[in-house]
Amino acid sequence: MSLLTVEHLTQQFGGLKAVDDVSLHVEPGELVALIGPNGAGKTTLFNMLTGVNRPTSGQITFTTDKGDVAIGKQRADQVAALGMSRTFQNIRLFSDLNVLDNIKIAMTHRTHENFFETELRLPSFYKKEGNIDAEARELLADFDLNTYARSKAGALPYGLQRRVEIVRALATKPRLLFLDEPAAGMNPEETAELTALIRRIRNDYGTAVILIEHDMSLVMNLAQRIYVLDHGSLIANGTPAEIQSNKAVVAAYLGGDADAEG
Ligand SMILES: Nc1ncnc2c1ncn2[C@@H]1O[C@H](COP(=O)(O)OP(=O)(O)OP(=O)(O)O)[C@@H](O)[C@H]1O
Repeated sequence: MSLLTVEHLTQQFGGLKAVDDVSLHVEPGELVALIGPNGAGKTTLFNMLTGVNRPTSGQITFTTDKGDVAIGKQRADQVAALGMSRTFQNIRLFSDLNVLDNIKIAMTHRTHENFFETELRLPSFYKKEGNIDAEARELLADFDLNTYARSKAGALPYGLQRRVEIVRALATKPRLLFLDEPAAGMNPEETAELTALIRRIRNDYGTAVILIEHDMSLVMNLAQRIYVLDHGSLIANGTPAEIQSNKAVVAAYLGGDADAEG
């Protein structure tokens, strides 16, 4: 049973089919990359899968503990509560808060704080607060971020901010993590650290990851399977070795005739 099943998904903006009849699947614990030239429809596809945009047509099915759920009519926060978590192309940390509080906010969301407990400061509030604090510190330590717990998120170097953002996405205990261009703007050293981080998320936490990325060495190093989008349509799906030797993919990237069969 796939973790995520996407069938015939289409997003139309006026006369433009930004995503055109896309079908794909992600297995539990799998590391999948979504690649394609600029404007291919990658972010638009992510936006539909994570509840940011409503699809024009097609089905998205996500397998949760409580069975299969059709994605498409929920708000983004409801999709997150089902077990999907996401980072964006532009870092969206609370830049004025410290790193620890950024992680704790994500965890608080997960535990569905009870209004009365919180407002009346009932004993159960302090117990939960203590648990969240300990759990957040543990997560930071696990990813070598504990020395930055009290640092203002917005003041950290770019690579570290990305790291915090990814760890924060993990704080909601997702079954599937969406990363939108995690290596954008990183130097080679930061990219190497990022590669190790993503691999650890998959290996140690068993979280499935689907990532959009333009850095081909990162993609070829990390992904078990790759989907290639071009002009809204999927033109290939395969292992890194298969994708590298696929003529349609090469043609799409070089801007030539993409009809060649791979
Ligand atoms: N809200 C929108 N309204 C109209 N057109 C849109 C909208 N969002 C995206 N598009 C168009 O849809 C197409 C796909 O864009 P999208 O951002 O999904 O591509 P992408 O593959 O993520 O590109 P990049 O790699 O540059 O981030 C583009 O032609 C874009 O201009």
